[in-house]
Amino acid sequence: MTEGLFPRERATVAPGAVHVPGWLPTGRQRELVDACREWGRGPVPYRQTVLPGGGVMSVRSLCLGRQWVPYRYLDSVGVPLPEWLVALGREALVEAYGDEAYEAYGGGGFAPDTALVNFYAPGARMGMHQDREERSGAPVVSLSLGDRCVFRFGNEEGRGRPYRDVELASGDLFVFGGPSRWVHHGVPKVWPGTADPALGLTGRLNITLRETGLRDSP
Ligand SMILES: O=C(O)CCC(=O)C(=O)O
Ligand SMILES: [Fe+2]
Repeated sequence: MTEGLFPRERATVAPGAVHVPGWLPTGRQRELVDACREWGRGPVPYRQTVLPGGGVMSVRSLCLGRQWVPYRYLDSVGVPLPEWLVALGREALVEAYGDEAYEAYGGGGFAPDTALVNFYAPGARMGMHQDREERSGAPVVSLSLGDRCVFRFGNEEGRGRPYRDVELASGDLFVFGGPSRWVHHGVPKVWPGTADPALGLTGRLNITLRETGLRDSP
């Protein structure tokens, strides 16, 4: 009801964790949605990940660049990570951290070699977890498209409180690095039908760019 009435403001959610609402202009969002669709037509489709305990994740995911499986990276590339997406990731870090903190948080030579693309159909969510298969301490860059969601940003110690809930909407940038790099986070709720119909996306997409720090090139 209140959407659009109050400007959503840029916020440092925790040291090294920055939320920039509406960072991607509409045209750029559309291009990204188109790209996500195109990647899904490629050799590796979006799939629900089966966890070692037998659980099945409700999101459908795809990897660009080095491939992630729970809970490690393989020495293989499914679909290459496009250079334009790497460049967008670098722009995102400059936007989030500015000049000062940029290098301090490992942004100086940000060289992501993988991107996880997650698709949330209605009802999908993601439990609290750490992005911890990377050996690099470089920040994680997250871009959201489509439906709004609750992004829960917690603490390093465990999956529970304290945490902060942040609403992520289409075009939002969220970066977590430095002291926030190993914080547990998750998506407990996506609000169905909240995407701008002009975007042509039913559901929510999230792209995270990461530097694995694994040296042997796949
Ligand atoms: O969908 C999101 O906003 C978060 C995704 C995430 O945490 C992940 O892919 O590891
Ligand atoms: Fe994550």
